[in-house]
Amino acid sequence: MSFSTFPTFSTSAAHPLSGYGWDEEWAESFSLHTTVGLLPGRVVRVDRGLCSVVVADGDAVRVLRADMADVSTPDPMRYVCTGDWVAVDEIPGGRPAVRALMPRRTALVRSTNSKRSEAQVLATNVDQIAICVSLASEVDLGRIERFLALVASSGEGEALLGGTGRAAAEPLVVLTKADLVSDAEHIRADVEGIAPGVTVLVVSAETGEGMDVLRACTPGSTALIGQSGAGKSTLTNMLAEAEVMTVQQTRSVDEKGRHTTTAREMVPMAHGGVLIDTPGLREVGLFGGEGLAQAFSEVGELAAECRFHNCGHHTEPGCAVQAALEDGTLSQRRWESYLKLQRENAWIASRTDARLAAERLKKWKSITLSYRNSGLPIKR
Ligand SMILES: Nc1nc2c(ncn2[C@@H]2O[C@H](COP(=O)(O)OP(=O)(O)OP(=O)(O)O)[C@@H](O)[C@H]2O)c(=O)[nH]1
Ligand SMILES: [Zn+2]
Repeated sequence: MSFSTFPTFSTSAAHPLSGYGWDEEWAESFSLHTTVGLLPGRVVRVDRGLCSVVVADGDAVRVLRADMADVSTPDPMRYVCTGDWVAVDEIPGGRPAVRALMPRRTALVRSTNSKRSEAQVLATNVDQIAICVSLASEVDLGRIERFLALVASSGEGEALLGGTGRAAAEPLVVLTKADLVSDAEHIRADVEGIAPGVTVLVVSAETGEGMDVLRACTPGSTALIGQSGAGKSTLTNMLAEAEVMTVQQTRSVDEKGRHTTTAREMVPMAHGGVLIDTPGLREVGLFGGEGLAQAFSEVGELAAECRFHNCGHHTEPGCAVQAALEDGTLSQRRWESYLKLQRENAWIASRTDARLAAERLKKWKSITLSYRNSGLPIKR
């Protein structure tokens, strides 16, 4: 199934996919695939075992529904995700097939609350990740810190599929529904206090406040994350402007009876670039990585000033962390939040390690078994 009506970005000189993030680097990584006739494309949604992939079509773009059997894997880190670049084989008379999944530049991954240590990739190849937080209810700073750590980990880890693992996506905090509160600036200051170096915006879809700044802060590819009801879909519609109709048309033709809550969808923004709207996240477990250190960079800076490099920051003499807690430069809340996330991270890492160790053992057993069957000597 294909759509010739899918919106395109009409800068005549540019590649038709440039609005979707296509650049020289992608062109280069696709060169082998394109020489054998595969189409480069970006995944705009994944559902019911198929993915919708936007590909170039002359000067415009169209969306293919492609089969993913060739790249299917039991590893959740390698599941095709909205935002992925893929090489598609357009089979005459048949369903297009994804033949390759390209290494990712960034991947937003959370741990899921299953018995095994499993991860879920939420969005890939995004330049910015906007953490949406509603001002309508009390702002939970700890939750924002957790989201920030998650975003800071988006440039590292297995989910990049051997990607270069360069910079993480840039975090943004978007405080929504400003029209419902009178002290938005006050809350913004509090949030800035826990988000060193991060842009914190105050917006309202109702009054349009802050929307221009949001547009300016979201060039390229942006993912929206946050709790259900944070106003992500509303922001998506506003940023998509005239394209919203097209998105809804696409929905009505393509996705009858789908479960909206589980889908992640990429939509083009009116001012250029694309947005990935993710469903509301109730749990946002960290998935290891260095993100925590980055989200709490000032804690790391303090720890570096402790007299002992292996300082436990409890009662050691010359502990800069304790000193900062005493004089109020570091708030107790912030410190406890850091410790809590650190414990959580360590626990996830241990689960992951245990699982990896078990998998290695299993693999080793099967290798040993095949050696036995082959009659070759087994070295112990
Ligand atoms: N007053 C006010 N209400 C808003 C604003 N933005 C969104 N809302 C309302 O907040 C509710 C939730 O907005 P959504 O955009 O559906 O929130 P969401 O984050 O996409 O929620 P999920 O799709 O469940 O993840 C809706 O009733 C919106 O109309 C705003 O700026 N001001
Ligand atoms: Zn210390």
